[in-house]
Amino acid sequence: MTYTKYSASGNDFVIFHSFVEKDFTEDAIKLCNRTEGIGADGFVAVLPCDGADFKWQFRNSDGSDAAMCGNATRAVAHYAYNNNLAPAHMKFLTEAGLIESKVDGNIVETQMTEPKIIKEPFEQEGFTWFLIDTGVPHLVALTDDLNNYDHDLCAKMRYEHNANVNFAKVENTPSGKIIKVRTYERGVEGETLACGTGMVACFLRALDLGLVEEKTFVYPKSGEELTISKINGKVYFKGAVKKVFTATI
Ligand SMILES: N[C@@H](CCC[C@H](N)C(=O)O)C(=O)O
Repeated sequence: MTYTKYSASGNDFVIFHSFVEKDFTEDAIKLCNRTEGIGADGFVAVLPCDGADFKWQFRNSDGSDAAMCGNATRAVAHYAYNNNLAPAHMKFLTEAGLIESKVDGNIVETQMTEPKIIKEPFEQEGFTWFLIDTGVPHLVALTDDLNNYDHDLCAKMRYEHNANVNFAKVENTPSGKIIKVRTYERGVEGETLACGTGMVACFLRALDLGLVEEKTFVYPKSGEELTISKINGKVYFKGAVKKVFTATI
């Protein structure tokens, strides 16, 4: 089988396509293993689909299912276009619904799913939390110091609320307000270098509080730059992706 490893702002994925549909959970666990496999945060199987350019089966590195993954949508769009599986402006089916992505060289933009607030802001562990579904559930807390990221606190919040956990810091720069984000991801059970749906959740929280503009640069732990915009109520997530290698195993 031939697999391609991608990095989308530091969130890494093993991607392959198949014309045969099955449950790829075991493959995902083996291939995402960082010691004995290719190593990745997530796995995507690209599969044929009536009514869309393709559909995907997404798994986190521990094999758990997730309805959506913002960074993987950008990586898979680049993969599908470059393997002649889809045009540059494509539509594909995820468990969270139909996703539209546009590929322009190594820059890929995805129109995200409609966000849904799960719970009004609440206090816990000394932070004010905001719980929103941006394709998958995310907790967001604003902080002044991202160095205070606390793994055990994130793990506690993750299990209690069955959500990914984000800390976000809004900073002033000469070119405007930016957001820096750190995310603990479900299914990886630790911090990843980036999480697309998490960055979108942080952007929406900051926008809601009037702290940022409708088009904002967002920086995950990897330090890569992403642009998130809200235009006519729709949310767009844009940035570079990198094909790391292709391997036949
Ligand atoms: N890294 C992803 C989110 C992947 C799913 C998440 N770990 C979950 O299980 O909810 C992104 O870029 O959005």
